[in-house]
Amino acid sequence: MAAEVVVVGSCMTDLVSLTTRLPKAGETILGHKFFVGFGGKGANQCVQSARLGAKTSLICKVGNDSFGNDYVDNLKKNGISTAFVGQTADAATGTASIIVNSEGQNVIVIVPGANLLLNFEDLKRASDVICKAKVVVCQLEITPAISLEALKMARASGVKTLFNPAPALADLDPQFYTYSDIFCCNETEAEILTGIPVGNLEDAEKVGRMLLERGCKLVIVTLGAEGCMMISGEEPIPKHVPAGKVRAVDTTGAGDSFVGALAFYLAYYPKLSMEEMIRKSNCVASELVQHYPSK
Ligand SMILES: Nc1ncnc2c1ncn2[C@@H]1O[C@H](COP(=O)(O)OP(=O)(O)OP(=O)(O)O)[C@@H](O)[C@H]1O
Repeated sequence: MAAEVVVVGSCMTDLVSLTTRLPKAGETILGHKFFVGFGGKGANQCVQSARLGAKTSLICKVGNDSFGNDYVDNLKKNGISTAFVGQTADAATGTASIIVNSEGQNVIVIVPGANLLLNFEDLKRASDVICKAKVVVCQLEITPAISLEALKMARASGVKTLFNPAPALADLDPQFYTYSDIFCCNETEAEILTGIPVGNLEDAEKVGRMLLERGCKLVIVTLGAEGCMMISGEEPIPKHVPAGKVRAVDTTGAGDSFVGALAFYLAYYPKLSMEEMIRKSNCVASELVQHYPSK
C-alpha cells in the first residue's frame, strides 16, 4: 500500500555534549555527558507523522557510514518506509555537533553532507510514491531546488503540499509560495521571509496577508506557547488557534512535531476543518514540550 504521508527532506545525526560552560576558541574543556540523537527536520516530521499512525515514506540521503546505517535502522524502527532512503559514499551523513552549557545555551555546527546530494534522479525514482501520496511535506535542509521539484511533482498529481521554509532563506524562490497548499513557518522564518518582526498576533497576521499575496493558499505562523495564526484565500479573516497552557521544559523540535502532526491530520482526517487540524496539531506539539528528551 502506498504511503499517505511522504516527506522529502533531511536526516542529521545529533552529536550532543553537555558541559558546564561553552569552550573559548582553541580551548579544550571537559564535558559531563555525551549522547547521539536522530535529528534533521525531514526525519523529525516524518517520525512524528508515523508515531501518530500514518503510513509514511521518507525520501532522503545519508552517508554510507555507521551514522547512515544507524539512521536507516532508526527509521525502520519507527515504521517508516526506507525504500527511498539513499546511501552515498560521496559524503558523510549530515551531522549537527551541539554543545550545551548548564544554562541551556548552545553552540551548533551543522554539516549537511549527504543531505545536499539528494538529487533530481532520486526524486524521479520516487515519483510513484510522491504522486500517490495524500500529502507531501518539504523543508529547506536539502538543496532548495529539490524541495521545489518535489512540491511541483506533488501538485501535478493533485497531492496536497505542505511546505515548512526552515531554515529560512531571505531570497526564497517565489515559486515556493505558489506550489505550497499550506505554508507553515515560525516567527523567525516569517521575519526573514517578509522583513516583519513577529512579536504578537497582529504581526503574524500581517505576515500571513503578505504571504497570501505572494501566492500561498493557506499560511500558518506558529507562535510557540501562543499556538498559531492561520489565514487563507478562502478564509481571509485571520484566526488565532491557541495552544493549551502547559509547563514547557524543552521546546526543541516543537515546530517539527507540529508539522508532522498536521501532515497526519491532512492525510487521514481530510474532512476536519483546518482550524480543528491545527488545534489537534497544537495538542501534539504541546505534549512534546512538556518532556525532557529521553536520553
Ligand atoms: N511553550 C509552549 N506551550 C505549548 N505549546 C507550545 C509551546 N511551545 C511550542 N508549542 C507548540 O509547538 C508549536 C510550534 O512551536 P514554535 O512556534 O516554537 O515552533 P519552532 O520555533 O519551529 O520550534 P523549534 O524551533 O523549537 O522546534 C506551537 O505552535 C505550539 O503548538
